[in-house]
Amino acid sequence: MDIPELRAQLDQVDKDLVRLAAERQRIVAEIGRSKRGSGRPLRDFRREKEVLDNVRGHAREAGIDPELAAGLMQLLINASLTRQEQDTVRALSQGGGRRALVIGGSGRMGAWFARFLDAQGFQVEVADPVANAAGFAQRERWDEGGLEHDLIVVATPLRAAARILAALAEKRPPGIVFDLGSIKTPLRGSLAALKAAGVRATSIHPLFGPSANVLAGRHVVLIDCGDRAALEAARALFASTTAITVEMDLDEHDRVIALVLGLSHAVNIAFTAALAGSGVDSERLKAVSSTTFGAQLGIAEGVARENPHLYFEIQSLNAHNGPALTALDEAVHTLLAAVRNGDEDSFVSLMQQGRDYLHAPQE
Ligand SMILES: O=C(O)C(=O)C[C@]1(C(=O)O)C=C[C@@H](O)C=C1
Repeated sequence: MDIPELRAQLDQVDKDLVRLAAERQRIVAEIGRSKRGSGRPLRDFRREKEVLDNVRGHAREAGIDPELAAGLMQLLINASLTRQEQDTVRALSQGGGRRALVIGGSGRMGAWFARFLDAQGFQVEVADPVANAAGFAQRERWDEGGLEHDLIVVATPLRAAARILAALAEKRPPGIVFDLGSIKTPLRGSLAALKAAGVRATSIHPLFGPSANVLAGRHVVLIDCGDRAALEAARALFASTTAITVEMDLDEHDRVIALVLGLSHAVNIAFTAALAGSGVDSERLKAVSSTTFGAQLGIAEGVARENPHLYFEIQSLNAHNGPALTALDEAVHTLLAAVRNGDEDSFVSLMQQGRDYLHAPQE
């Protein structure tokens, strides 16, 4: 058979694969409906493992790499979770026509939140000088117009959020108010002012970017600012999703975030800066990419694409970032000294320390 004929056969196989994926999605949507009816959680880790084990078995029988089959199936399961979650958010319609104002709703995270609330049946209004792409009702300035919304979400950069929350404390809106800030210390005074003014305020931090379409396995931190009911109302917004909510206080949040965001961003920014300073073209390096380099480069590219002003806020406005960056600096110096001095023991003990910390046995 010649290549055009073989390609025609492949085209047919691809068509069948897509048709089967669509059939799978249809069944998955039905399972989602049934789970909603019986109040069962959407995600079933045990079943996912069973599905992956099954396809690995089928792959072995068919003589193909089990990990190829498992990888394909993992993509399909992710698609299932997205579909079931989106259907459920719509079906439960928690918003029920209640009104929400998203301040900064044309920004990337603000726009994500506005769409998320809209999907839940909220009547969304955006306050932003920049036009919103989704066609929500809009005002340019948040403080020009009524604030009688059931929910006010402050989704602006941190310094503006601190100002807006403080101004909201003076205006005392009747609804629930929360911010989405990545760092909470700069908001401490404003959040306290809201509490003192009797505003139903809380603070949340969704630990995912605006491109997230499924919340499975994603975390949302909830911070109690003295009003449990406000915190529970914020938590309820995620009840129809598979996101995992975690409660912590404001200080613990910033301590942990200095490592989770601050340190991981810093490592990637430094990694890319070192590559850029090497004088070797990135395309040349990609051509000889190793497993570790490829994975690291993928993360570094994601970081490089992010908003540098937001990333600067995350580095500079969190008091806990100083110790985290100092620890990074010290680790690099220890590594450098070990390599320069030919000190294998100290190099090995640095790696051993990491292995113990991560409970990762040596391969
Ligand atoms: O079997 C289910 O309960 C499903 O919802 C289907 C499915 C899948 O795609 O196979 C999707 C999500 C669950 O976490 C487990 C499995």
